[in-house]
Amino acid sequence: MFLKKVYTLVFLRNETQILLGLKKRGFGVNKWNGFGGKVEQNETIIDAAIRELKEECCVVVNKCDLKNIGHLEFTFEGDSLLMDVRVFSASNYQGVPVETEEMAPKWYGYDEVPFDNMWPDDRIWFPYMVKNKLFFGKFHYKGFDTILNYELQELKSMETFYKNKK
Ligand SMILES: COc1nc(N)nc2c1ncn2[C@H]1C[C@H](O)[C@@H](COP(=O)(O)OP(=O)(O)OP(=O)(O)O)O1
Repeated sequence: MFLKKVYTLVFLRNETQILLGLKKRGFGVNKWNGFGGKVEQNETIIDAAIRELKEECCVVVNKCDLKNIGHLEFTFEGDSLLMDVRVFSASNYQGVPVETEEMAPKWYGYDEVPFDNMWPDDRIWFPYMVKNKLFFGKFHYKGFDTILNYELQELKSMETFYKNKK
């Protein structure tokens, strides 16, 4: 039996580049990732995605510009937590990404994404995001470096996925 917690993960992208942030503290410290965190009580998932992006790199995005592109689930051997991560992409936003106490942002070309300094699962599902495919992935880790097993599938629609999800 897992204890599920919902998280957001937002990627700002354009045709040639993706914005990553180097996590400066907490979970995933020293790894490059998108911007996001826990959804708080009485907060919608979209509102959490907008809040975390602003807190972590000072960029403001409108609800209508955030596209839900994937759903990821992470579990860790010997831990009852299930991280339910809603992945979003946006190409319209206001402001210039700046470094905060939590993240140091940097634009990367799609062929220079620093997978060696990212979560190991990213190497597996990033190609779906880059090709604009919707995806669902489940990854079970031993520690933070080893994926013991995973499933990954392309989705036709996020709405249908959530409608059918138990
Ligand atoms: C395990 O594999 C993961 N891969 C990827 N790509 N991203 C992950 C993985 N596990 C978690 N994440 C993402 C999900 C969230 O965006 C962050 C974690 O959020 P965090 O714990 O930093 O949440 P906050 O609410 O910001 O936490 P604090 O306020 O307590 O710092 O990583």
